[in-house]
Amino acid sequence: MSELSGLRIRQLRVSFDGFKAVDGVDLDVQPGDLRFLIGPNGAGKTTLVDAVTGLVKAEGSVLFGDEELLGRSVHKIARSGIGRTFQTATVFEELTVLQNLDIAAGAGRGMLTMLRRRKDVPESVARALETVGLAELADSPAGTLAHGQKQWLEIGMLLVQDVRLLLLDEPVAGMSHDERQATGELLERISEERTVVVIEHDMDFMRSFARSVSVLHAGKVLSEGTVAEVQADRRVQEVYLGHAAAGDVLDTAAAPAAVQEA
Ligand SMILES: Nc1ncnc2c1ncn2[C@@H]1O[C@H](COP(=O)(O)OP(=O)(O)OP(=O)(O)O)[C@@H](O)[C@H]1O
Repeated sequence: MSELSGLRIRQLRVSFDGFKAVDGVDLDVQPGDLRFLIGPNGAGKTTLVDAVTGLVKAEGSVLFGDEELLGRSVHKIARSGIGRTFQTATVFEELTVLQNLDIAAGAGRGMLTMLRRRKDVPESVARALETVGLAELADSPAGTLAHGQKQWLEIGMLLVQDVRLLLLDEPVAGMSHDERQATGELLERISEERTVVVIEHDMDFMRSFARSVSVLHAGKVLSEGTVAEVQADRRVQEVYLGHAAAGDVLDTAAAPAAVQEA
């Protein structure tokens, strides 16, 4: 496994026809962190991840380790060890779990090598199957997997590419309680060896698994810290007032304790 790297974002700006979707964001994610990015709809969370992964043009600086990502192509950024998932899993439904992983693992090698290796399961693939808990379903078509399992397969496809920074967009949307729990535990395991950033609206999930949290609002970082710290932050409470998640964020017990600590 390659060494852990962190993310250092400075004065990140993304505009769409003059509208500032990301408006001067500074963000530090420590190596091996499990950082949650929260914020109301339209806060700029997805656009920020789009900027880090090269999908939108941005100004400022995004350092992963000591490599500047801004200005690089999507492919070059992916080759730097950065991978993301989208809200809808993008797996090949007709292919088996194993084939999906093998293709992902082969992204960087020639077709001939892949064909030669087809009989053995590459070690990275075997490890990813175990990590995401799909070893027993290795020969099942991906299309037959449950919703949560497809998300895990997609995460597995990033692991076999030896992604060192995973950016996940609402990984537990639509999952059952048990699937959420399993996903949270998976992210905890993954972040032992990689840096993980999760965009999330599910506040219960965030509270259970975030090691640190950044709250975005109107393209800016509104608040940052532990779960207790951001929950106790009045600006966060104000932003969430009037939103469906207000009751969730304005959580009960943690907030007063965090205020006293602060
Ligand atoms: N391609 C685009 N063209 C124009 N405006 C865009 C584009 N992409 C995003 N926006 C706008 O930028 C703002 C930030 O959007 P973004 O999707 O990053 O928010 P978000 O925090 O991820 O929201 P959500 O939680 O709803 O996914 C929104 O006002 C959105 O309408």
